[in-house]
Amino acid sequence: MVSVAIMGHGVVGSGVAEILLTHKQKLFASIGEEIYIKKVLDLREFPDSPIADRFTKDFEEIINDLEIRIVVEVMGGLHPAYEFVKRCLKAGKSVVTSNKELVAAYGAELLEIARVENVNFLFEASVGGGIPIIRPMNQCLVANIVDEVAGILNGTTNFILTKMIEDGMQFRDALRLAQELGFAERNPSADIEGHDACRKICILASMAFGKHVYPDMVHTEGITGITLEDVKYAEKFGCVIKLIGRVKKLKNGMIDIITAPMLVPFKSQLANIDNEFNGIMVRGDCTGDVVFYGKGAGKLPTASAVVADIVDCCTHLKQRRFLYWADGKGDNIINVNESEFAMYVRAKGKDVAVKAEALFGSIQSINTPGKRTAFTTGKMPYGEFIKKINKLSADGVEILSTIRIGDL
Ligand SMILES: NC(=O)C1=CN([C@@H]2O[C@H](COP(=O)(O)OP(=O)(O)OC[C@H]3O[C@@H](n4cnc5c(N)ncnc54)[C@H](OP(=O)(O)O)[C@@H]3O)[C@@H](O)[C@H]2O)C=CC1
Ligand SMILES: N[C@@H](CC=O)C(=O)O
Repeated sequence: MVSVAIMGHGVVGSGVAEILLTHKQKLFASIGEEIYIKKVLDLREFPDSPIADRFTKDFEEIINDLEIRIVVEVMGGLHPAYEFVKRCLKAGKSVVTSNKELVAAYGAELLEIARVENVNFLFEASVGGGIPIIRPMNQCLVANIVDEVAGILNGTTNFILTKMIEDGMQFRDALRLAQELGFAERNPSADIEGHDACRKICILASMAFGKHVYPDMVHTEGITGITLEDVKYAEKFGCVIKLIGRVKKLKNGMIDIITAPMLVPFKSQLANIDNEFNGIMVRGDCTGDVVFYGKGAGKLPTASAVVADIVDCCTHLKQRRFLYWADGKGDNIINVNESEFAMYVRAKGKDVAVKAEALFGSIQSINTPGKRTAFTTGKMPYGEFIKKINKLSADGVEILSTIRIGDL
């Protein structure tokens, strides 16, 4: 029997307990031992739970219990999650977490502690919810040098954009529904401002390129500025708008990393990924493109990934799984102004297309009612685009929105 503790009994934590209880026989058959939930830490009472007698509000009961070999952190947030996880690893307990904020902020440090203590620190559920991505990248694709990782990494924003596009739903109503369904973060601004997707691309970039990428090193934009008008024009340009996290290796060895809404061409594999589903493309030098698709948020999909990590820990109690990256200073990341993109612009004024063509060269434009014009430019460094768009604005054109076009 392997005793585990679960810290947090919210959306994900209750799903983990449910799977461990309802799939007990199946899991026993796969590892030859029972996974026993010895303690559940939460601030609230759960009198109706079948394991109500195992709840505690005191972390010391978990850390001091020598029978507990694996601790699952599904509380979320940085504190006290960081302190609890660090203490668990230092006490020789393996830790499984779904907390991407924690991994993106302290991953290098916690992986180093796990290495020193010869225990496991696993976080499959931290990216892509129920989609296997950490283990496949770390194991199945290990023979590859990764050239690029790009994807729809946030279920809540993808759900909101889908509801806006397909049902004409207002942004706020779609967000409320995502919250009710358990997809959103406790503070949903992490979803809609792009921070959650940024944390996830940071984790994938750290793993792919071997040096920790911290979220504050990455240019991040969310979806709050996206309007139904942009959605309609994007469609006319043969694209759909998605929040994308992307990291690319450049020829000089530097990486180009960003989180931002992008126009995604209909022909891209990421264009038809809707609702809370995520899609992640990993481009390896041997495999070419490999695409992972599935539910990126929600109770049971996320808990499924957590339980897979628990099983991995159970079968490697005396052996560390090789998952590691070094700390990073951001000196391998290019400035956002050097990053090259074709751009979509929606603007208002007289002779917008003529003025834009004079600045940007060949453009594709669509005239819309009320002296509004939408146009797309060719690829250029973002800094150059900003200079030109400022000139267009100085020439009496009101810039209503600008969105990158992803070559995805
Ligand atoms: N929901 C999802 O689809 C996904 C979530 N994640 C991540 O998983 C983690 C958990 O998410 P989720 O389950 O949705 O969050 P919830 O807010 O639903 O659950 C968190 C639970 O932890 C409890 N908790 C928080 N702080 C403490 C503490 N100091 N001591 C004891 N209990 C505490 C909360 O109690 P109380 O409510 O009383 O504060 C709550 O019951 C987050 O990091 C999230 O980003 C990852 C992938 C998908
Ligand atoms: N809030 C997150 C939950 C999963 O990571 C999301 O919407 O993707």
